[in-house]
Amino acid sequence: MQSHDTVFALSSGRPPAAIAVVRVSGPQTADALAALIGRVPKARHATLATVREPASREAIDQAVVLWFPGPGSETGEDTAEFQLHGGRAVIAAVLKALASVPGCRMAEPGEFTRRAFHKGKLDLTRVEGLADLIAADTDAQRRQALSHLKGLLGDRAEGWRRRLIEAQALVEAGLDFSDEGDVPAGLLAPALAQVTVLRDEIRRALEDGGRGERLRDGFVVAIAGPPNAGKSSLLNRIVRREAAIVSPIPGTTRDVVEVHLDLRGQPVTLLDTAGLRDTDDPVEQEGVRRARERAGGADLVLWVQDAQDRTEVPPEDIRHRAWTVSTKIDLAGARGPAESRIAGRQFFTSAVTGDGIPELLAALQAEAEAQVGVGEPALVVRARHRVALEETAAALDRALAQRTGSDELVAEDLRLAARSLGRLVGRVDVEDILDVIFRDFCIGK
Ligand SMILES: Nc1nc2c(ncn2[C@@H]2O[C@H](COP(=O)(O)OP(=O)(O)OP(=O)(O)O)[C@@H](O)[C@H]2O)c(=O)[nH]1
Ligand SMILES: [K+]
Ligand SMILES: [Mg+2]
Repeated sequence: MQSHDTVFALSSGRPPAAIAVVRVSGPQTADALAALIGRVPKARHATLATVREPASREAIDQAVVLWFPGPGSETGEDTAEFQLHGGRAVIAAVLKALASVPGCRMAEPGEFTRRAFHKGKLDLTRVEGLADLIAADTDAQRRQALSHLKGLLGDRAEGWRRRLIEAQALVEAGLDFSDEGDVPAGLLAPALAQVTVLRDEIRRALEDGGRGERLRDGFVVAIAGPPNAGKSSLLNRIVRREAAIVSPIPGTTRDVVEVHLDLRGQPVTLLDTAGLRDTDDPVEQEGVRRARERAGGADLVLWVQDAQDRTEVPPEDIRHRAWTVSTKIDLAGARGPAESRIAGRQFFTSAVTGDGIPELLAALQAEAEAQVGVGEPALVVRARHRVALEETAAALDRALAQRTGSDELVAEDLRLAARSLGRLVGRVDVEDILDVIFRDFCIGK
């Protein structure tokens, strides 16, 4: 990927649509404007123009065109935006016209953002925030993503890194002045005091119960239980469509059926699974294996049982995360007493009448809020963040434990800690991380 190229792409959604946005970024952007509309319009003003095929001068479309000269643009390079009529033929003709301009080519997925990163417009955590903002399904996810795009973690990590480098400078200055490799206590003590405060702040940020990652991924609820208990019927009733096959035959569900819910802003992934039982059917066995695996990894399990036959208890490994849902209460008549062998909450539902479903959904929303958290957005929202901050804190722990040992080792651990923070914001070791992050970007972003 050569950044002296000029790149272009359709940045808006699938055509046909009322409007399509084609973006251009790179040093030949002004040439491209001249070739397609015969001039470079006034910077940052919407200009109505006829877009023409450069060779034949045939009109392709009437468009609103914007010119953003670098470095004050989104990518930091010269950029332009064509707001076209969103037909497939219009878009194809404009992309073809741009490709005919020397030095211009189609952008790779995420290339605009990648250029913004290389020009220092966004640190890595902001790039991730942008990706999450585009992927956000619910309000709570959108808020978290936007706070990261605005630098919630990036700015904090930069601040930590700056303070760490100051402490490191104090220790290294002391090393330079001492003959025997020992820093005078007058320099070391304030440096280590700073490091202690820093280490505690980072540890506090890590002690968030994983709520940022959980919000990003969605709160996962698995429906599990004996065959024919009414698991798939419950799922269908909740999502108000026939997402899973229901039948009177036990062992109907084999594959895990996954649906996404937005419970007042809380993203919840609901999984329907195969009924748990011993079976000789190899396909059903695989279904049961998958059911156990997904229930084992879920944040919460709805243990579903027929209200008339409440004998099965959840397997040991999920019992502490299970709520019981007794189904088919339209058949069962009077509700039985709460099952005392199973800890946790109890619900009584009917997939036929819908009784008990609103109560169950309200409780799920409250639980998702409790486990994901509403208030303050989390600093740590990806495994990558957690790893980098844990490495930083561990290096600081080592530096502090060196107190009585060699000051050169203290300096080295501080350097390693600063490096982990540098990796978090994308200042060091960046290329391998970039490929992973941009793999998930769409073309035109
Ligand atoms: N009357 C009544 N019947 C129900 C209710 N829920 C499920 N059923 C019936 O119970 C049978 C089994 O329902 P399913 O939803 O397939 O049960 P399941 O737990 O998904 O079954 P497997 O996937 O085979 O483990 C079907 O005949 C459903 O129509 C309910 O609330 N009331
Ligand atoms: K069934
Ligand atoms: Mg089923």
